Amino acid sequence: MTVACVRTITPVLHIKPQLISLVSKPKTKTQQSCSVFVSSVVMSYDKELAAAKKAAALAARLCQKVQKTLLQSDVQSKNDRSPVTVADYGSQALVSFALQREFPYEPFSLVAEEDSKHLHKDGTQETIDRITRLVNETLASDGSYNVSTLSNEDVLRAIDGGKSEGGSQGRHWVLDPIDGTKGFVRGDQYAIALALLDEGKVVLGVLACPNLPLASIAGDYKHSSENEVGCLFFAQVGAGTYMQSLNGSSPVKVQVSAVENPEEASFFESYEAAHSMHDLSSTIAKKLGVKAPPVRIDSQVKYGALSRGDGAIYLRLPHKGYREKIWDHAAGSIVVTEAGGIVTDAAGNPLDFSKGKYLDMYVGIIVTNQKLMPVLMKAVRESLEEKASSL
Ligand SMILES: Nc1ncnc2c1ncn2[C@@H]1O[C@H](COP(=O)(O)O)[C@@H](OP(=O)(O)O)[C@H]1O
Ligand SMILES: [Mg+2]
Ligand SMILES: [Mg+2]
Ligand SMILES: [Mg+2]
Repeated sequence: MTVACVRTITPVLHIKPQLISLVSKPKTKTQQSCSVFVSSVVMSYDKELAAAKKAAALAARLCQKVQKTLLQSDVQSKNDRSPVTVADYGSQALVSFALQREFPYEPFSLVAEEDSKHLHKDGTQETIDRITRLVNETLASDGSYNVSTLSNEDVLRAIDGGKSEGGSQGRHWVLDPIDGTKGFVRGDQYAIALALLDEGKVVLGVLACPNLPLASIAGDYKHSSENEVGCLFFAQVGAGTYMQSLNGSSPVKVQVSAVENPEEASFFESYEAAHSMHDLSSTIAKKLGVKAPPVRIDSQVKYGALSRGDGAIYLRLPHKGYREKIWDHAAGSIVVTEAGGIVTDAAGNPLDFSKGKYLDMYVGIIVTNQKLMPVLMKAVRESLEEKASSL
């Protein structure tokens, strides 16, 4: 919105005082009816952010419980052979249920990774029962939604509340109920990632990272895992990025690393070599003179850790043919950009979340601070060209 009349704005529209500009001579009829004009307005998503934090923290509680006692029967394989667990389903049901409860009078649209298709197959009754039990136990332990026990049907309906296709119009929640399911199953890092799109743009993001230490993981990731764990990152457009403990400590503002010399930068990449070409990122790191070995972590925890400066670069270079989904990057990208970082594809374009479930983009996702981006982008381009010419 470029010019708007303040009197027409609904109460949820919060206009930052510094953005209000008075125009001395209104030119159009609409403008004449307004006493004050603004050159730019910023929506406040405070209510939505509070609801998203609450929903993600609730889902994290369910996931933590399951991860402690994960049974072989809790893990299933989807059509693309990727794993899904009772916690992925339970987390999605909880977030979907909580958001619908928080905003009962608003249209609800959720683009989420899971659906109940596999749960309608033969032999899944026990799994459904277990998911429903987990959801009910978590809601009861929280107490704030004042619900009587949900049935299996309620839970399946909540999971399928996430079937929206998203797009460039209106508002859509975007959820990865467990990002890094492979890490979750291994007992490692994972995140509950929830974002809100408004007119195709990510306007808020929350990352619950139950296994991420509150202290920096720079340098010695393995040993730092003995520190207190459980972080909640959150960001709202124009309002910065904050981190608090999942146990509810006061939030602290975070900033990406200020490192300018690539030799001093450390970089994150996927733990899974099938998700990102480790050999290519190693070529890029060599070109830059990066000395530290790569820090390999599952999920959008990488975005969270980067937003607080634990590392300065995140390289995601999927193998040919892979299509990135919006729920794998929506929350993480705003957490990093609001902390002062940049997130682009390997051609330097910003990520476009307005095209539905998939990110329509040039291969690769590159994340770093403003200072390092030009040299990093150069190294990425050169390495991609060398790889292409060697084939
Ligand atoms: N072949 C592939 N290439 C790139 N990403 C992949 C992939 N297969 C799965 N993924 C995605 O990688 C995500 C995990 O990210 P990371 O590699 O950073 O740990 C997975 O999220 P889920 O675990 O939610 O399915 C999944 O969406
Ligand atoms: Mg998955
Ligand atoms: Mg994911
Ligand atoms: Mg997932």
